[in-house]
Amino acid sequence: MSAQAKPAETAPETPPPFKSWGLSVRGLTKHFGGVYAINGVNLDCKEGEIVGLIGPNGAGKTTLMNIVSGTMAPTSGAVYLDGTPFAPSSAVDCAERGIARTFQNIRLFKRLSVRDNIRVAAVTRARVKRAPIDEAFIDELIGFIDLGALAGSPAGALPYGHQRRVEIARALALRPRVLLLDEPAAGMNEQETEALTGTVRAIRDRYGCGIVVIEHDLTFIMQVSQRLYVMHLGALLTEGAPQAVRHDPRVIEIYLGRKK
Ligand SMILES: Nc1ncnc2c1ncn2[C@@H]1O[C@H](COP(=O)(O)OP(=O)(O)OP(=O)(O)O)[C@@H](O)[C@H]1O
Repeated sequence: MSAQAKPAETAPETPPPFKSWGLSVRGLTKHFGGVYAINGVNLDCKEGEIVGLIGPNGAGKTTLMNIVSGTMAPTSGAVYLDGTPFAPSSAVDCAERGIARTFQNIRLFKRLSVRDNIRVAAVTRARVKRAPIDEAFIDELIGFIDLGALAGSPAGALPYGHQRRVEIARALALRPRVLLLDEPAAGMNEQETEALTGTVRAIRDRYGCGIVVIEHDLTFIMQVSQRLYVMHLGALLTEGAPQAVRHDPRVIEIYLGRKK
């Protein structure tokens, strides 16, 4: 575990959240006792945008995602949807507002079938929207992740890469406006990771959501992201087009551990 940045003496400048459709966080800070897991972070993800979030271990990426997805409250700062602040208080609250996520360590119901795993989220969506369960959309998602032949199989019996796809489909069953993917390529082989790039783009194109991806696999994140944020010791180090970020000497030094 690395030492964390101390809070800034003067609060970092926090530009207002954009007013168009999408997610913004402004001045987001979380400390655990003396440890600043994140400190004054700003981030935007607009409709149809794929945004990458990278940084060394302990940079604060998952803490940020935990706050946005309602599993952790911030110490200070705010989360906005369409420019309006909201305090994500639970996963169901987030689902209602259109935020869904996957987890670093896959959290499927291993004994339930692929279809039932996705259906669980479809049921949540139906409850919060007081609408019927969209069985046709469940079928569409099973087709989208190309697991039609395995729809009745227990999720826990599937290869790892397949399980990741089921988890993504389960998140999509909430019909999110913003999808948060926490290390979706972790544990995948090269072929699966390559396919995942196509899947993430296809999600954006087909379902129109904004997507925030945390990932340590640099090749994957450079390929898939339209914009990239880099965190280090709880703070935002830089943000920009992947190619520009890749050649930023500060990023090379802190993230890749060497100077150019
Ligand atoms: N519940 C907690 N209690 C105390 N410290 C925590 C807690 N959660 C996170 N931290 C600390 O906050 C910092 C940021 O952790 P976080 O998991 O957000 O980083 P990360 O960038 O996601 O790392 P990784 O890439 O290893 O997943 C770390 O120093 C971590 O030890």
